[in-house]
Amino acid sequence: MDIVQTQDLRKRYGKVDRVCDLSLHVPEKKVYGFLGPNGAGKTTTLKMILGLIHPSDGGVTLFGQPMDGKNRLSLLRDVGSLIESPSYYGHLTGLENMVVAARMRGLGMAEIDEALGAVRLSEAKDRRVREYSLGMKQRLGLAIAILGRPKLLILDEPTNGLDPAGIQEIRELIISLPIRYGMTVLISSHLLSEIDQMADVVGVINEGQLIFEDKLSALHALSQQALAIRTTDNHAAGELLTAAKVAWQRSEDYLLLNRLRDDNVARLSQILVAKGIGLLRIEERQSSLEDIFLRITGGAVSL
Ligand SMILES: Nc1ncnc2c1ncn2[C@@H]1O[C@H](COP(=O)(O)OP(=O)(O)OP(=O)(O)O)[C@@H](O)[C@H]1O
Repeated sequence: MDIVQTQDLRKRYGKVDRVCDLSLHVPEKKVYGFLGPNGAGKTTTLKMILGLIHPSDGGVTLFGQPMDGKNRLSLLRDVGSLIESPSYYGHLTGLENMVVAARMRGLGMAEIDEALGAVRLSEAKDRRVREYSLGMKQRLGLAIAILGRPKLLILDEPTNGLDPAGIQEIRELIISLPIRYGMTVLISSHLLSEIDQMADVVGVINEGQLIFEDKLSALHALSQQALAIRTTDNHAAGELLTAAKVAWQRSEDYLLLNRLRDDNVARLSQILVAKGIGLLRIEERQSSLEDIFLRITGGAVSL
């Protein structure tokens, strides 16, 4: 079952659709990476899923139930979230902050201890939060979000501003959540490398539109695209390809073609040899994930 589904979700600010016909499918007990450049509409989408802002059109289904004004609060009881920077009381300790959050949800010390342990803040729990490092504050935000093991966790760029060690810690925690607690995690990021290391499923948003949604492996599979050939006469080979209506481009000593079926590769080599052009190398080129991302977003992305 999909834990989150959106149906043609739309958000219009002024005259512009910032989120447009967006239909997401977040499968159960997976990490869903919601990837897109700054300003693509990630936060706006997550806020609509959390009922924090109203969609201009379309709807949100959580745990198989269409969310409406009546069931919103009961559905959101099973959702933990961290959107933008975590809110906390600096003059209180980590533990006291957790107690405040736990009380609001009717939870007790057992849940608090579990969440603090999961983010490795047990030892620092009696220190005032204003003395915490940024990474510790972020982990406290996460501890509050996972209090009581919600079925769904929604995180908006949770590693923003953290140092590499802090990023690694958060990443390991997120990956462990579906296995450890059976949680489903929906996490946004503008960093391809980050999503690549965490997600099972990826949704790519660009200018408010979902332009890709599939398993991470499917995104990788897109990468076996190019065939590189090197011949004794690349110039003549290029002309032959153009005449045969095969698209190609030059890359140093190679001609790059889209991936061809085996029988077409065989035919291509015959044509070249028949014209006296020797085939020196034929290689399958794996374009990097960055290349793919640039291609599907039309280049408008920070990596
Ligand atoms: N309340 C608002 N009023 C008007 N425009 C808004 C509002 N909130 C967001 N926007 C615009 O909607 C677009 C999408 O913003 P959003 O914050 O969802 O993007 P994002 O993908 O989360 O990017 P970032 O990573 O930079 O936060 C942006 O152009 C933003 O300026």
